[in-house]
Amino acid sequence: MNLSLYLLITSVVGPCLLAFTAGYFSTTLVSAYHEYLPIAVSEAFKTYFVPSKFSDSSHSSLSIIKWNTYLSELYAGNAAEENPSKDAQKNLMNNAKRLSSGPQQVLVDLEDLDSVFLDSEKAVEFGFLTFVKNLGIIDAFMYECHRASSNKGVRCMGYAGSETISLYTWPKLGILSINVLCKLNDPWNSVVPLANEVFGASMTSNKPSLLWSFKQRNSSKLTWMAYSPSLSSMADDTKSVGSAEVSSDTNGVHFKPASAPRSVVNGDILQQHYDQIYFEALVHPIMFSHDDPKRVVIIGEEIGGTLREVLKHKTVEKVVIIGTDDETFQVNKKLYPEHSDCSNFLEGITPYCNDDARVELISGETALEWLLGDDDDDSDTTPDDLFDVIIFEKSHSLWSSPEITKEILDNISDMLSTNGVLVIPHDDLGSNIAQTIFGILAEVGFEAIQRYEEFVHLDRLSFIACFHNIETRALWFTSAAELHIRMQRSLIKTVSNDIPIMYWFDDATMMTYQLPSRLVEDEFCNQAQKPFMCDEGHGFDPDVPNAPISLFAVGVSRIPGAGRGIFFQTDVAKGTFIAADESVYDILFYPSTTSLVNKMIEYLDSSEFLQYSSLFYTYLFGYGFAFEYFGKAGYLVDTGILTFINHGCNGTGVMGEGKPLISTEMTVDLERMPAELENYSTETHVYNPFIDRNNMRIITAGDKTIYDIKAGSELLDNYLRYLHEGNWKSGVLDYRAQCIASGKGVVTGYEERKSTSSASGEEFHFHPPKEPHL
Ligand SMILES: C[S@@+](CC[C@H](N)C(=O)[O-])C[C@H]1O[C@@H](n2cnc3c(N)ncnc32)[C@H](O)[C@@H]1O
Repeated sequence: MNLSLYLLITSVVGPCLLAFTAGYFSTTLVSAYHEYLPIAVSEAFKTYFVPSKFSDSSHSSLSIIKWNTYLSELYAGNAAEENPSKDAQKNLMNNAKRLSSGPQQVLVDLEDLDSVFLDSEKAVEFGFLTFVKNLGIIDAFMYECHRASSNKGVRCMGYAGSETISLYTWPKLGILSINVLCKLNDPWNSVVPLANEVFGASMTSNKPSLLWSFKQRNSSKLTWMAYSPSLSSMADDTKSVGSAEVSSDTNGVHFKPASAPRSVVNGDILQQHYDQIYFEALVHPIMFSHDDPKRVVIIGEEIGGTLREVLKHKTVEKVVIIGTDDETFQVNKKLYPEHSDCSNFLEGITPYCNDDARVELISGETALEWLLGDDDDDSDTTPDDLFDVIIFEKSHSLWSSPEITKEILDNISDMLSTNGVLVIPHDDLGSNIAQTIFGILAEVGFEAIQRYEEFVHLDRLSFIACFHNIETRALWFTSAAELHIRMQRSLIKTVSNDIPIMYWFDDATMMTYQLPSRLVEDEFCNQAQKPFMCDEGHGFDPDVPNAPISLFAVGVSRIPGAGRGIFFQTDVAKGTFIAADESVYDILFYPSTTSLVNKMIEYLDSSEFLQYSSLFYTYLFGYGFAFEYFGKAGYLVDTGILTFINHGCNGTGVMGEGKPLISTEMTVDLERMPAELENYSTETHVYNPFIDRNNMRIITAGDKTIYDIKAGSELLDNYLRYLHEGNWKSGVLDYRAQCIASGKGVVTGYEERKSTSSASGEEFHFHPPKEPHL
């Protein structure tokens, strides 16, 4: 189709932002209008709509836009007042030509479309496929269409090789948006007219708007931008309308097209991220990762949703919003009232979230200074100035170069309190950039990073939670019940009982965020230089032999005073799994449970301790082995006879994960954990989704014999493996004492106490160990 577009340069913002619009055309009202629809749409109407819908009087004013005619009329000069200068046209065409080589992105918006059409999944899907087919993409096109989250229209997305086409509808607003990433030679003249041909005819008003943008991919600057004439007064000053520009040094200029709730960001188009789910997933996991979040920063708040979610937490005393001015908030109030209105459901908060007295806005130059920090010494910063939670609403504002990112993150790290936490959306970072950012985060002092995701249909919302202090990570891993209680305590009430405080987030949802997805793990492990532990692979290697639990027996340990021990009943070759079949059945004590046991003991005097809790204490600390995975120490206890494995003094342990350890309790430095043992702790790995996801298996199972073993030998371990930074010195001293028989282990001590008390008449059942069956 040979369609000439009349192009009007409406504004120039920044180096090369050009916006185009076509004006309007007087329409023809047609009662049986579907007869005039382009094939795709009319077929869809015929197939999927109940005829009565169209005879309904409420639709009688629907009109058909003869778009092509309109455009030719415009071209012929019928809209003289909107005719751009010849120079401008020439300039425009030159630009278009220059940009038409290489990968292209075209964004087409059509406004004033029929809302019934836009709301029909089937009809939109039909139109989408027609569009794709006419674009010349016929082979191997994979796509999916579905209702957008919160029932706000239809979304289609498809791929064919490197071509990606997505389509969104906003029925209430009458908008359809198509986003094409392609290698077409001349997308200008194929995508735009085709979009118009397929969908343009369902326009309803006499003020149609074909909005479109056109840009070259892989260039750091947004070249063209969608523009809505109906909101041109706002769009005149794009920066203040949608801008969350936080640094003039970055390319992170953020424009918000006025036509629909989505953003055109640095290198990408973000659509429908403004749904409730996005804000809940961004805000609540990180807010609950701090035990008392009082002071919060939001960087680049755009439409109000992040602020609203933060204000749901009772503990909040101050919210500083960086990079957003009041004008933007006022515009957002009109555009996205549902995100800015706190009165509807939040008890005790001002009707308009932004008017809350706890909110402070920092914009313009001051925002930039805030982000980049003061180079002067920060001796005037007191602990009261620090923040508990910092939230980047969109990460594009963070990234421009490693140097600037480092400067920003370094400053942010300085602004955080000791247990401070930070969240960054991962979505709008490329994966290479994200890897660099993980490195920078570790460098500037974050001790742990968790990636988590939320999935909405085809959307993968992905976030990076960062912990200043590794111990805070224990809050990330609370049990659902613990979180439930905290939620009840720290969230404000809704005005009406019928309205839930949150629609998506709850304690069970948090459980799904605790571990990153397989996709994240693969992305991490597929790096050119394999990160630590990635080559471990998944699960038990079926080619490695296993010595099943039936090959082992319990008997009296050969170590004097050690009680029971475990013995091999047959010869077992080096490199054999030790009872892989049994080792997986561990009991897990979360750090919070462990600290409760410790606290309980503080309240008991020694006789009470003996009477009430020493059995449990012995079970947990005598048989359990600590591991620091959760930031704080949790404990695992083997449930079968493997729990009777003793510590082999002087390096006589015969089991492990690979090579024998060099460290023994007698030779190690009491002040410093040796590097070969640090590898067993996740503390040294700020970001390692492989360990995150496989940790339980790595820790509970996978031990092998490290020597060839003769039948009748005792199965001894090296307990140094289970110590962590927190208990290193005391643990080593304890093992040393046991090994020279000057001290007793927890279990031996307990059993001796019990046998004494038994002799004095107290009830006690002690079963002496059997001889092993050899
Ligand atoms: C996990 S349990 C091992 C099973 C234990 N021997 C039993 O009879 O139940 C750990 C306890 O065993 C004892 N133990 C382990 N290795 C020891 C060693 N090398 N010397 C002395 N006691 C040891 C200590 O009492 C320690 O608290």
